Amino acid sequence: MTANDMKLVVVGAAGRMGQALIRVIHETDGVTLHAAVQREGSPFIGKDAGELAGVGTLGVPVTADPLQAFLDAEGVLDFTTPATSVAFSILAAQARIVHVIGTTGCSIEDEEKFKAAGRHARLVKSGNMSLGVNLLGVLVAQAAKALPAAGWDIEILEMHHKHKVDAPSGTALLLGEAAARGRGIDLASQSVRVRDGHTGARPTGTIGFATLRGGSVVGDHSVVLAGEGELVTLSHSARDRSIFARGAVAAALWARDKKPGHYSMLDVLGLS
Ligand SMILES: NC(=O)C1=CN([C@@H]2O[C@H](COP(=O)(O)OP(=O)(O)OC[C@H]3O[C@@H](n4cnc5c(N)ncnc54)[C@H](OP(=O)(O)O)[C@@H]3O)[C@@H](O)[C@H]2O)C=CC1
Ligand SMILES: O=C(O)C1=N[C@H](C(=O)O)C[C@H](O)C1
Repeated sequence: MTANDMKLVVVGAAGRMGQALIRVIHETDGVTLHAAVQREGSPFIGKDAGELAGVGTLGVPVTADPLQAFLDAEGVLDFTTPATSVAFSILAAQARIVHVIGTTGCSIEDEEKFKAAGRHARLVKSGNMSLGVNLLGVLVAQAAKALPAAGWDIEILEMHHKHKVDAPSGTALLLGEAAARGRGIDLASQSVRVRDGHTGARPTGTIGFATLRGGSVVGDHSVVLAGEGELVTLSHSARDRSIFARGAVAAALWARDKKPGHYSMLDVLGLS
């Protein structure tokens, strides 16, 4: 640890992503774990964050006091729940620090609140923080632009572990947005998110979603462009949560000297 290390707070520290973030911060030069936050009443309060994440004692006890945790911090890494991320975005804006949000399943109203927080905080938000998925999004936009809607149907498939609570995944929606951008259409009005019963034939130009849940799958996504007699499939398979954690830490370091604003991983990775 050096004096210039970026001081990061992990909120939701005991979660699947919280633990991955603590491990990645521990092994990354230029960042240090400043505080680790769990909700009031969590059985992990007072436990050492390093012990929790399996990297040995770090001398950072998990706290339920975000105000104290944000004091002197430079960035917050937040993979929690939509309501929690909205609440922390207000605190991060007040503290004028970096807020990296990986939380998915956020509503349009939540997104408006994040936009407002970005007037004071340096907020980076993405449904997927990995380099691979963000590159995939660029390729999907190109493919959707190159293959005309009249002959090529776009379907997005995703599979995640059985504990995931939101659908379609943030990544599936990110890929849908990329496809819609390539086609020059509005995703919200052109997407088919559920099919059941007598659905009728597929409306031309729509973007379909299909969701699978089971076991311990970290996150698999495929974008299928289905033509007459041929299929193009672009896919990504996440094997380890460290890919998201490394992306989140890179986002915090990137945002450290930026102006307040609402940024995406495409900005961080230079793919925008
Ligand atoms: N953008 C990306 O690259 C990725 C995004 N995600 C997203 O991140 C989110 C979290 O995923 P995951 O780690 O698997 O989920 P978990 O349920 O394992 O972790 C969430 C953690 O947040 C904690 N938490 C909830 N509310 C609060 C609060 N008010 N204050 C402090 N801590 C709180 C939970 O505590 P408790 O258990 O006590 O409720 C839990 O420890 C999901 O939305 C997921 O989709 C996941 C991976 C990658
Ligand atoms: O909940 C998860 O686990 C994941 N969530 C993100 C999403 O909704 O796409 C990213 C990743 O696929 C894992």
